[in-house]
Amino acid sequence: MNLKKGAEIELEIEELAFGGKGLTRIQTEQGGFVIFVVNTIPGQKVKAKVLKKRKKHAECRLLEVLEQSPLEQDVPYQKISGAPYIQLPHEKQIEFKKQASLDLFRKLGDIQNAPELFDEFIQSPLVHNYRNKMEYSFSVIRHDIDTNEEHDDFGLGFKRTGTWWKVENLDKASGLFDEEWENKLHIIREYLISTGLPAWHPPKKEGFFRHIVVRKSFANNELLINLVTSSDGLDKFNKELFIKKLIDTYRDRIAGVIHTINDDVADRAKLEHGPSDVIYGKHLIVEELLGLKFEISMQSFFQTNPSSAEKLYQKVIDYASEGRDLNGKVIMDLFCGTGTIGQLLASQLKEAQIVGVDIVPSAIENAKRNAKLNNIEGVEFFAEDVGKFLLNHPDYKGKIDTIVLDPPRAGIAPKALKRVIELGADRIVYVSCNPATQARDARDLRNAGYDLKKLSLVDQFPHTAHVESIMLFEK
Ligand SMILES: C[S@@+](CC[C@H](N)C(=O)[O-])C[C@H]1O[C@@H](n2cnc3c(N)ncnc32)[C@H](O)[C@@H]1O
Repeated sequence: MNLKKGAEIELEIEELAFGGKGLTRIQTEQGGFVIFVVNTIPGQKVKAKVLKKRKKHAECRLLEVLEQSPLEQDVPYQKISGAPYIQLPHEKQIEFKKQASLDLFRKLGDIQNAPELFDEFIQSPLVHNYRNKMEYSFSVIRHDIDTNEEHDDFGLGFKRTGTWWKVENLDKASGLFDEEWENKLHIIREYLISTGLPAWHPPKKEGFFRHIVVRKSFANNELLINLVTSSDGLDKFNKELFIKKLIDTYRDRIAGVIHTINDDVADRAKLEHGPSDVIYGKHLIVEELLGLKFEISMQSFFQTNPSSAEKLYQKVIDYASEGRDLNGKVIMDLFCGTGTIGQLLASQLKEAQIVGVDIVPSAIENAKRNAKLNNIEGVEFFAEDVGKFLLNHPDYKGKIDTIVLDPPRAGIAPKALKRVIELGADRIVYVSCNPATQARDARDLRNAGYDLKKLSLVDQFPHTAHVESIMLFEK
């Protein structure tokens, strides 16, 4: 088999490794070789492209599933690249995720007793349609999923697996986001086609319609819509008619419509980059978690699966408080985003004092507003890099009882983790959306004298390779 970079190969997937990678072992003249293909399932026959070849393994990108796995079941949803496991029974997904995470903790974190420390796998209350945010792309290069052909016309949906330029129209619900919105998205697409304005051309970096981003409030059953276009053709776009079409289609579920003009053609340009106007209704929606209200704007970070986030947050509070009295104690919520964990801690532990830190100023503004909205006292929020904040506030050393850490996927920078350790807290509750970086940081915490007491996994992202993990450490 030719395993040179760029080669296209056909394989049958044998096992699942962490991070949604299916793997297969082959024999070559140079000995055994492991091949990884992202987003594949054991039993599938696939076509893949070699991205990297190393001494003993190769990393590949999935091009096409040639034959389904016997494990897969038919589902009433349109298959999209963002839900690679939707056809795998949910119990199987959980079994694979648990196995892969515990293996990873053993290998990367040297946590040999991970299975004994395992507390529970918290299931998502909603297995389908659980997301509260979805991003759709436009492209003039449309891939037809029925005929497997490419057309130059107008696509609105998700990028085809393995491509950044082709879009597959979303014609029915994907099983991840609001069903009514997705089942009727074709009506909005047909309307936008009728305007005569072109969809974006990703390779040429020109065109008008670029993205639609939608946020949903489960508490109020509302949708906040963000249409992102370029400015090329703006004078021909009738915003009022677009709003009317949305309201005719989705009625009073439309809470607000925002129009962003994004002329940035950089490869990694952020979708919503550029001046934004609220062209209808409100600029934010309100979500409720464990009895508290949270205002969420288009850009704020908010857990994508709110019903499961309630369970995640409750576990964090339980780990922080079980077996001890936190009244009068100082708790730090580091990487706090819009301050959800800190506020929930403050609402359940009335006498505790909470200090939240996040690098994004608008998230901290939201955190402060939300604390006011919920009449929560005893919380303070700071907009700063966690490492710098701890360097600039040496006075907190020795005064913090419990620290909650919820860093981004990359984990905690070594210098910042060192400063966290220097605080000398009795307990650390570490929440992570990337068990690989959590395993690395757990090794440093254990070397610094923190014992890992228990760990839980949370099924925040059914049908994807992702899982959330919570670890409780004690000094
Ligand atoms: C996974 S989110 C956690 C959000 C929050 N705990 C929640 O549940 O909504 C990670 C957060 O880390 C923040 N962040 C990333 N790098 C940071 C840094 N160096 N210092 C402080 N905050 C940072 C991001 O802005 C983001 O809000």
